Amino acid sequence: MAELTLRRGGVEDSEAVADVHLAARREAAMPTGVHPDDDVRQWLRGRIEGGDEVWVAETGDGVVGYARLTPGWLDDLYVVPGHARSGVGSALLDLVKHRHADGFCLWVFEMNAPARAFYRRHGLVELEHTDGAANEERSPDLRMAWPGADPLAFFRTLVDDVDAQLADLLARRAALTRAIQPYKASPGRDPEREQEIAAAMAARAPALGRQRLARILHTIISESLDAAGDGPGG
Ligand SMILES: O=C(O)C(=O)C[C@]1(C(=O)O)C=C[C@@H](O)C=C1
Repeated sequence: MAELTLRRGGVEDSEAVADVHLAARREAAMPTGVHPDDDVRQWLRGRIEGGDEVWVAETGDGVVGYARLTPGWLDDLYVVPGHARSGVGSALLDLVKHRHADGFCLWVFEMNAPARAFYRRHGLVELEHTDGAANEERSPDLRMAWPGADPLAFFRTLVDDVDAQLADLLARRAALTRAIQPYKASPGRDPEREQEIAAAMAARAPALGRQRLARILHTIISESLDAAGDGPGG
């Protein structure tokens, strides 16, 4: 490999960074971008101006790769096709691990098998998959994580984040279970309705499966009805 230099990138690099981004995305196993190239250039420039941390990889050919970081995240890691599989991506990723020593997450498209294999080879683990409804390309993706120097502490912070959301959802759901009861002709459980709900949940969370979700739902409803009767307890 020709000599490779990694250095901090600035706004003056934004055109070169955008060139790398657009060239790499055209060749990668990724869905077609949904924004015109000029919009991508302007957006990247804005991100760099706004303080995202950018590192560029340079050879005699100029900027051939870059990484863009935000707190806790690796947002972009792209290498131009002509320099793929030559160590540029690995060098950038090693630098990112150094900058995010406590661990970080990233999103990768499910279809991007080469990128997933690259990250797995470098010690990242695959977390949740999504159906892509939340990304602009509407393409299934997944979160990957590098758990850093203290993996237990890192994963516990992710667990705490999700549990905070889960607690809010459980409170919302329990309030609905309570609110609906006076409107029922015959009070009590409705197994058919619970099966319908479990099936709908399984369509969103296939990794858990309908039967397991039915058991989880059963417990949630039991505890919600209990809380509606007794107020907070447990
Ligand atoms: O839909 C109902 O009939 C409800 O009482 C609500 C609810 C729920 O919380 O979703 C609770 C108990 C029933 O077994 C089924 C569903």
